[in-house]
Amino acid sequence: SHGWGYGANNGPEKWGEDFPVANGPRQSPINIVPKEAQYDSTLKSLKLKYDPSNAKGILNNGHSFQVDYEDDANSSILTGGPISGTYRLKQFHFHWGASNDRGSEHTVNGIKFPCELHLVHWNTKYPSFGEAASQPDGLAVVGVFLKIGAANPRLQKVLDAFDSIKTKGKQTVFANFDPKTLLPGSLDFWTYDGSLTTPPLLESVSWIVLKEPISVSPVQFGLWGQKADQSLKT
Ligand SMILES: NS(=O)(=O)c1c(F)cccc1F
Ligand SMILES: [Zn+2]
Repeated sequence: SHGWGYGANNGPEKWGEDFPVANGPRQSPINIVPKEAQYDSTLKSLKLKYDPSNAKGILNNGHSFQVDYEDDANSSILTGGPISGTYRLKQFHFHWGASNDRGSEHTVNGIKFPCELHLVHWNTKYPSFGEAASQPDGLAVVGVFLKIGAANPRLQKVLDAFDSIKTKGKQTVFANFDPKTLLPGSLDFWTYDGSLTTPPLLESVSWIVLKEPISVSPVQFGLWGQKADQSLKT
């Protein structure tokens, strides 16, 4: 079938035809308006503990680049923040656009960043990611904005891997990587209950969007665009 994407005929405006939850009450992404956010003193600080040896591979799934992690033990986990219990890291991936004035999914005061990193975790009260993904408290995704600025050496290993997975469906080994190195200095966050931002758009995500962006240099990000099949994003 034609399958969902980001084109005129299969893009976000059409996703509701195959995925009616697109018209649901807790759809992501949203525009974050910091002045309207309420401070919640009951929220805990975020705790991320990742084991670099859990990194398995990097895949071009036709919509993004995704780095997959071993998730059969509590070795790479997220706790604290708005969630209760323990959520395991499953994968991280990126969203970007064809130009630097767009690309991120969430916006802040209506502003799009050139890229957004998502670290995807699932609630260990469920037996698997697949099971958790259909539960209202099943997933917790940490979102990190990328802005164009200083070169980011910690991203380089990921960017270098793009070379060998230029087409949809390609994957390659990606070992020994701690995604905590990608996070900004501050773990201050906004949080809300939302959904997957692409089909199947399941309303199972506790979103944890970090306030501080990380940087990527124009050269680093330029290569990104060339390496990724531009049909990935408009
Ligand atoms: N982008 S996102 O993080 O909400 C996301 C996932 F984590 C997994 C599947 C689809 C999807 F859209
Ligand atoms: Zn995502």
